[in-house]
Amino acid sequence: MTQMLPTPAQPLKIGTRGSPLALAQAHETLGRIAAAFDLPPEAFEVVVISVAGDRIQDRALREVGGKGLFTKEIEVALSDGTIDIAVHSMKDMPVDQPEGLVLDCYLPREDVRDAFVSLKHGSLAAVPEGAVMGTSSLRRRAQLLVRRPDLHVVEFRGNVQTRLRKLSENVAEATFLAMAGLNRLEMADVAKSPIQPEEMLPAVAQGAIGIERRAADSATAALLEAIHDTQTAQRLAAERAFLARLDGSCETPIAGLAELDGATLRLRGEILRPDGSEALADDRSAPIEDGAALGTEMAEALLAQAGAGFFDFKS
Ligand SMILES: NCc1[nH]cc(CCC(=O)O)c1CC(=O)O
Repeated sequence: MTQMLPTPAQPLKIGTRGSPLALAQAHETLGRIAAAFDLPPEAFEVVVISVAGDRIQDRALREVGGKGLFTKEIEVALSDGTIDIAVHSMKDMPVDQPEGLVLDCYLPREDVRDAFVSLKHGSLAAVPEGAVMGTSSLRRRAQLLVRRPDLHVVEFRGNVQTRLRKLSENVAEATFLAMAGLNRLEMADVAKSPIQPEEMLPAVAQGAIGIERRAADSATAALLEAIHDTQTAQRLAAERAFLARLDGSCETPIAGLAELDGATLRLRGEILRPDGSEALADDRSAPIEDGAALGTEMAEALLAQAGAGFFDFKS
């Protein structure tokens, strides 16, 4: 069987958001496919697609609603053939894809940890009582308030560059960013300290890039198979099953991390009340192939412990 490879005349169209991080991720994907098949850069076209989540900058996203805010327009372009693949931060992806699209290709995962980022303080412990912290992540907000109920949290929307600018403008004393984003942007000079998962469990799928395609596009499926990372897929299977059983939207503070050790998968999960008044955590292991079942089982155990109303906002 001869493989259908993209050419400069018929390039592979790679759809992405326009933020610097999204573009870096699209170019990483491009580079990996090009290297795997020895293709020139002209065999690819990066297509920037504007999404609602990037256009809305003045309100908290949970007020606008839903996780698809960063994906809908891109998935429409993929379905209608405007693009051939879509490159996504898996952290932002809903657990289900629209009819006709599949998301089963993952690049090797980056650093999964969050980073404490501040121009003034070296760590969370050094932040003075009553200080203002910036984050728009419900998970990070709740995890922070569990540890430091004295701190105030302000909304910190925008891409990585915008959030760093807000720090320099003194809008907040410190913020949290994913190590993966800072590494992929090669922002080595940002004042940060990585936070271990024991301190702050990362978001489900943090640091993972997924590539979506049309289910019927077998030529593209063959391209993606060459750059797929199986271990990342095994870890995400457990984490995303955990998320799926819990909720699957970004309106609930949920953390989850799977790690592999030989043939064993260890899953840690955490759910929190949005005001940071309570956190429930679990830690279980199973054979790798049972990762998804482990995720579901852990979610059910935590939900049973939490009881009704656990995720409700009080204020
Ligand atoms: N929700 C925004 C988002 N989606 C993915 C990343 C970082 C990269 C990653 O986790 O893969 C970020 C920014 C951040 O959390 O700092």
